Amino acid sequence: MTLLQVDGLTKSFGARRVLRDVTFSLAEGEVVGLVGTNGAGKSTLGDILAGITAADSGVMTLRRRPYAPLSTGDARQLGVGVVEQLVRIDPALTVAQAVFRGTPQAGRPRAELRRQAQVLLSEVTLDVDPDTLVGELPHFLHGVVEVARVLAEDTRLVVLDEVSAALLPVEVSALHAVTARLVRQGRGVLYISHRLPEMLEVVDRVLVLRDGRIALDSPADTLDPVRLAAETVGEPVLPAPRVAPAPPRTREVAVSPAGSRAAPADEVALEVRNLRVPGTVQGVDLLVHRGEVVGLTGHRSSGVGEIAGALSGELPAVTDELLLHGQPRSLGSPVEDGTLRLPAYRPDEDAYGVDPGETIARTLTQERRGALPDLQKEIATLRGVIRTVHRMDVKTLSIRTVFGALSGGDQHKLALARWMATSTEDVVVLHEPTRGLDVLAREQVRRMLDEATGRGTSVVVVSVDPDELAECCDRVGIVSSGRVAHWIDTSGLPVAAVRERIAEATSTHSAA
Ligand SMILES: Nc1ncnc2c1ncn2[C@@H]1O[C@H](COP(=O)(O)OP(=O)(O)OP(=O)(O)O)[C@@H](O)[C@H]1O
Repeated sequence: MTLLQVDGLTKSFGARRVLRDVTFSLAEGEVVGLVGTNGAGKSTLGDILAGITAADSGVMTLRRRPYAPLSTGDARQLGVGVVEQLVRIDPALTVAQAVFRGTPQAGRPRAELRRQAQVLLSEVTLDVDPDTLVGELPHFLHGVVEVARVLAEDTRLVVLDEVSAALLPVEVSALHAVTARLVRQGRGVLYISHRLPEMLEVVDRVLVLRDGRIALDSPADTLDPVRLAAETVGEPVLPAPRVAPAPPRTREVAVSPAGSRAAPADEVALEVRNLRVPGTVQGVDLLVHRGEVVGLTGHRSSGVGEIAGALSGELPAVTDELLLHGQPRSLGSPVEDGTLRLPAYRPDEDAYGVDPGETIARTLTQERRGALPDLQKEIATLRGVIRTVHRMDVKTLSIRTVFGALSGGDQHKLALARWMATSTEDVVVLHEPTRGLDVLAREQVRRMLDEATGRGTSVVVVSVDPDELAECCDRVGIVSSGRVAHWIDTSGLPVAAVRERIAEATSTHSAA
């Protein structure tokens, strides 16, 4: 039976028409995937369903009754629960309070909430004490808390907006198990994601949102990730030209682009011997060549985050030897001459270091504010901003749009471009540089990486996403029990093969 019917939905923000004539249906017990480029309007559609924003025109029905929610509370009462892309939970709430907020149980005694929350948290495989303050959880876990919340709610339709973007494959599997449970309860699920291979594993049907309309509505089993990526952008997805292409070698869309990047130099940029972080990391050796992109991945407790934290000087650590361009360096604090602190980029909106109320133009030029002595320089700077916005294909009508009004992916693209442009070090750490980006944006980021590595920059990529590691890295280290347990050379391998090797190595080493 039809659960949700959407007819002729339109929505504009000022002169920017985002949704033009969106029409689709979703049945009870059905999981429907929603894909589209960054800024295509997926979250806007999710927000309309959630009662966060109203459509300009169009009609929605939920279980054949008119559906036009005025707020998230209203939407929940009428039967729609949403996990938003940029989750913001009051950090002062405990996890149990966060799970039950907005539900009739919210006022129940703390011990009872704790018990009930424990059950839901174990269903979403979130191993935290329900009395933990939300503010103490790493940001990527807030989405998982929200998934527990929608399980607690008595809703008929659940919208999951980019919930999997920051999750490890094993956590994505848990999310898919929760999705299956929602379906068994007869609920419908709208599943928004850019991680196409994983999405195709869980959805029954896929909607492609393009140019404000549903451009494709197709059963999932007739699609594969490459075709779906092409449908998303409305054109064949071709690899970008490389900065320094390798000797003739045909490359298909799904072949690891790192395989055709010019081989890293023999020169070693960073050498780490026997890195130890008390209690988590023991005996890590790391060799990063000039112009090389080295990936690191592993389970949350593997020590991968701590290795990155130690290299960025965020955690106390020791090594037997640490050489940057052959020069001895040390780790730890206090920061003295010779202390290594690799700059690190994280795609969490709180960590962009960007004021969301500032315009795009200001955001991209902020460092140089006050240093524009003449009009010609100002014009050149603004031209540079416009070039970046075009090059990164940011969906906006003006560089005076405020940064916070951009789609989540567009914010991330610009924040990364700004970070790379202003980074002065030639060995850097990037956490999930393509998180939440569409297929073309991922290519743009890879091109940015190519340009940086072409100039001799070396990059350590820390990621949960096997596709991202396959697409960006020359080598991928699987971290387990505080060590790099296995290295995978990605060169020339198709993305799918690298993904499989990462999955295989991760499960072998986590079982060991
Ligand atoms: N409050 C707002 N004010 C102005 N423009 C907005 C606002 N919210 C969204 N937009 C614009 O609407 C467009 C669609 O944004 P939306 O967040 O829905 O895209 P999306 O498909 O979810 O993208 P992503 O994959 O990057 O998350 C973007 O161009 C964005 O700038």
